[in-house]
Amino acid sequence: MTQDEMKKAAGWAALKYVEENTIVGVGTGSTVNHFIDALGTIKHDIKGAVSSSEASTEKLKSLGIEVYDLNSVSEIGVYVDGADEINNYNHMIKGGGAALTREKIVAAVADKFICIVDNTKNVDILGEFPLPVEVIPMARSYVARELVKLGGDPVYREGVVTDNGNVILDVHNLKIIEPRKLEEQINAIVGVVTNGLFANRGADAVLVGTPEGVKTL
Ligand SMILES: O=C(CO)[C@H](O)[C@H](O)COP(=O)(O)O
Repeated sequence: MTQDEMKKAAGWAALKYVEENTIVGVGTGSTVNHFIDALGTIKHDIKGAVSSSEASTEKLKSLGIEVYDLNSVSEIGVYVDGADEINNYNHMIKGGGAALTREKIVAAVADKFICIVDNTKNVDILGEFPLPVEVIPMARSYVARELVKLGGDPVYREGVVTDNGNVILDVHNLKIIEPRKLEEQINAIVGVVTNGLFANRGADAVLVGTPEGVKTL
């Protein structure tokens, strides 16, 4: 079974969490793209979606799914998104696709966060995947120096501008023993918009695509 087939299986399995006549929160990435395809098959049973990126918005609209502005929505039952790494406590590193800030906002509004991954994403300790940090452009060098003080090696993701007009620093060589604490410490650096640790708001359920089928954690 290929990695993409495992992503697809996880994406389609998330449909069972979607309730009729609700607005669904939709993440970003190749696993979520499979979920959006699945959502398209039940588009007449849902009200629509709130999206976490321009890329997901475009795909949702192309399938005829109505996309709402988050400011016009007070309730999202379920938010479905992928991850770059997930540990045994359902803490995640996200932002490989640079959509971390909008993802975190939509996740904060949602009642439930369903994480969909293939089995290469499960780890014991977060940090092998470089931690993305979205930064206001003028603060890039300052934030990078502060991230070095926290033990990381930040690398500017050249050529990438987020949907919010900011830049990304990918922080290498972190061994994240206390994800909740590090999430707060990085957020406290002036100039940081968001970091890709989703620990204080982790996933409520994880669907893992494996060669033996989809496992729910
Ligand atoms: O956080 C993300 C985007 O910002 C994605 O969820 C993460 O990068 C996983 O992507 P994929 O499903 O393509 O492996």
